[in-house]
Amino acid sequence: MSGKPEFCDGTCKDYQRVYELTAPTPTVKYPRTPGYRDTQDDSWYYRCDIKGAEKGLLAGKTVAIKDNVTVAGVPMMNGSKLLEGFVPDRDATVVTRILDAGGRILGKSVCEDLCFSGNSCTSSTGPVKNPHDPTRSAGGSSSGSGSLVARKVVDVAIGGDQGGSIRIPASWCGIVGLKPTYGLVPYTGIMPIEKTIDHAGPMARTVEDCAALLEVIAGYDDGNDPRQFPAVPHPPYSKLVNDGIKGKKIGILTEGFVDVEEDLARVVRQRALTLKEAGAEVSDVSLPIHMDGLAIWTPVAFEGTYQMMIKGNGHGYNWKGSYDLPLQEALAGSYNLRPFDCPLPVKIVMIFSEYMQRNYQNKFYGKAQNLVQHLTREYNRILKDYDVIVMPTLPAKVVKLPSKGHSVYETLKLELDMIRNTAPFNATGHPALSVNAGFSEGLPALPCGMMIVGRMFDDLTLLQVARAVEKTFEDK
Ligand SMILES: NC(=O)c1ccccc1
Repeated sequence: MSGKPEFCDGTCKDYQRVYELTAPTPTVKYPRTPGYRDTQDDSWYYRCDIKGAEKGLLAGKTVAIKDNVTVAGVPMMNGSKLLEGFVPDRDATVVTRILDAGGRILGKSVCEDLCFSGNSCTSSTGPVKNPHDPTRSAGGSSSGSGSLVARKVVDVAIGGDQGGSIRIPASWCGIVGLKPTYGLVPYTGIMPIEKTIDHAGPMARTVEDCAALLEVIAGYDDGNDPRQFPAVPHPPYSKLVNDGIKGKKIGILTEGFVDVEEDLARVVRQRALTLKEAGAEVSDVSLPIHMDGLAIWTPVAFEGTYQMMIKGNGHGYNWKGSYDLPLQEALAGSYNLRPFDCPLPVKIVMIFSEYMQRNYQNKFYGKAQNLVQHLTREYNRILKDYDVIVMPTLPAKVVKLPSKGHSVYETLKLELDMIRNTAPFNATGHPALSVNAGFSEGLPALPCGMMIVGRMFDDLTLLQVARAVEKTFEDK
């Protein structure tokens, strides 16, 4: 007998073998140069020029990629000092699909620090200004994507959404942004926050471009993304987006209008009513539990984020699929060496979640996930009678960018009050799209976003209704 713990011998050999084996990594298909850092435009982190295939649905279209999405060889910092200097070695699946469809990628768009903010003031590269009023927020966390699309610097962009991060900038920049059904678009190669609320999706100036980009990026990714299942339905959205909304039933969700700024509520409601002219039936519908949606989302988003994005170095355990090892390693290093570089909203998530876990273990997370099941069935129940429900995307028109040194309280309030209509659908996974419904009166005129929510995997109907909204402007 040596002093060696023999019961570990086999296990150590297994670990040694895993260390030696080569695991598959995604292949990078299109050549590129690293590009350059853009310090002129507040919405670009890095500029590049990657040309995809000659032909395809996105031929001739220019694309911005949110900087939480990997583009091999081009630096990515996800809005955070924590990741500065990181260069991914892979293309996210959505990036490969965009290039295969002929898209031309012009760079990485600025996003909020670790994507944990709905207001465009937390990125380490500085605030992103609203294209309609430079003293106001572009919305976040896909802030740069929203601004670049609205200013016509690019045709379309990729955004990410865990609580509203595609729909908030879409609403405040006056463009179209779709948070697709959970699992429709592969999240592979995008920095995770919380597996059950992570979404990626298209942002565009026109509904047709939004439909084309969705068509290109949607569909199963061969087991790489645990958010998906093999038979993800994805019809040819771009061919069907103009089929009209005759006979569709549209519900104006009463609870979605509670405590919404009066003029914003009016713009959204009136725009919804004009859809009658396109042949839709429009009526009011009530679902009281919508008022609890944000509360139900909160423990999932807080403790889930703490577990996966923070303690799990962006990945954690307990899922099959593709782990981005260089990203995992970069995060582990930064969290350990420079935890003070974490943005304020994420520090709050860490402190709060650690406290809850120590005192209540995973009780609140589990209960909230059970309530998500109930919430999902309740939305499904009214979506039997209505093809879509609509409401203002946000309770307030574009807010001012905060002045320096605003308090923790103000930060939290800004972040979380705002997302009471958007966040419930990150928890349930229903598709939710923001389209411009008009502008507020007075100067500056500010865009007012209407959110359209529909049945699981019926993203097509959302696009058709949004196209009908767009047409009510064209007809005038
Ligand atoms: N990533 C998000 O969607 C988000 C939005 C608002 C607040 C926190 C997170």
